[in-house]
Amino acid sequence: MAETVIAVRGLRNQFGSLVVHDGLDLDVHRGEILGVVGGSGTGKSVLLRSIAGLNRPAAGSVTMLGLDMGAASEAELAALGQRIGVMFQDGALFSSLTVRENVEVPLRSVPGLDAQTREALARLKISLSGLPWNAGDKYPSELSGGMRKRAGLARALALDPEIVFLDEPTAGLDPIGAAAFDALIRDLSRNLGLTVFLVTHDLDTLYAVCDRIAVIAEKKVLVTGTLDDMLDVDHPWVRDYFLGPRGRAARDAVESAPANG
Ligand SMILES: Nc1ncnc2c1ncn2[C@@H]1O[C@H](COP(=O)(O)OP(=O)(O)OP(=O)(O)O)[C@@H](O)[C@H]1O
Repeated sequence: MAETVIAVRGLRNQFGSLVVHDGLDLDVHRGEILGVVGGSGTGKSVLLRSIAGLNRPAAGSVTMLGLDMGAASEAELAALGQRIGVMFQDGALFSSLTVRENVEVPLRSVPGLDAQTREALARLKISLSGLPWNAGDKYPSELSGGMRKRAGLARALALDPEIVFLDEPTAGLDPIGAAAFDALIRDLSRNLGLTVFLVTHDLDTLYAVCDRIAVIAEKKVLVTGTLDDMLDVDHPWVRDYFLGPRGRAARDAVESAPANG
């Protein structure tokens, strides 16, 4: 059975009187690409943030890579932080730093890395993310949206994480750019054994890369399973999403595409 690298139990997230999650349970397995979907405002980003340790839950537990995050010391959380990477929706790059300097930011937390090694590692991650060799010397404002996302991914990969969290990685990309980004995520996951927690609205991404889907609705993970499983779920949002015109188009596109190994 697959190893569970993230176990969320009874999670509650709340902002004032707004309860976003209540009694939410979720398991993420090592090496899988889990797609997290749900209507706007159902709390996908809040879930990502609370698992990645950026948002303290009101109740419940998150155990990541064996560490109960609610009971962990600052030092344990810092060590855990070195084993994960987060890519935010807009890349969240520092505008006053070049791409290379942005990617070096997480590397600065590693003791004993000299400047030359840091630079070499940053350039490696930049090329791994499919950016041209000279992109490292550019500022975020000089890049296209797709390149900025790749730079955000390079930074998320800086510390060779075991788990990466991606918040709507293809939002705002044209279909060709989005498909290229999907392929990059799939290749990186397969080649590096990465576990990927991927929040998305993009049905094409679900079909192209995800091993399993988790649907957020009614403040919980309503259902998890494969895309085929989703087609049998009797819930209005799940039906509309997966069996509506866009869902059908995404499925047809996969079924008519030549198989790739
Ligand atoms: N820091 C915060 N303070 C107050 N409310 C917040 C905060 N962060 C999120 N919320 C609220 O929590 C709810 C869930 O937000 P979240 O961004 O997680 O939704 P989402 O499912 O990712 O939405 P979308 O698909 O539109 O990106 C929203 O109502 C949002 O306004």
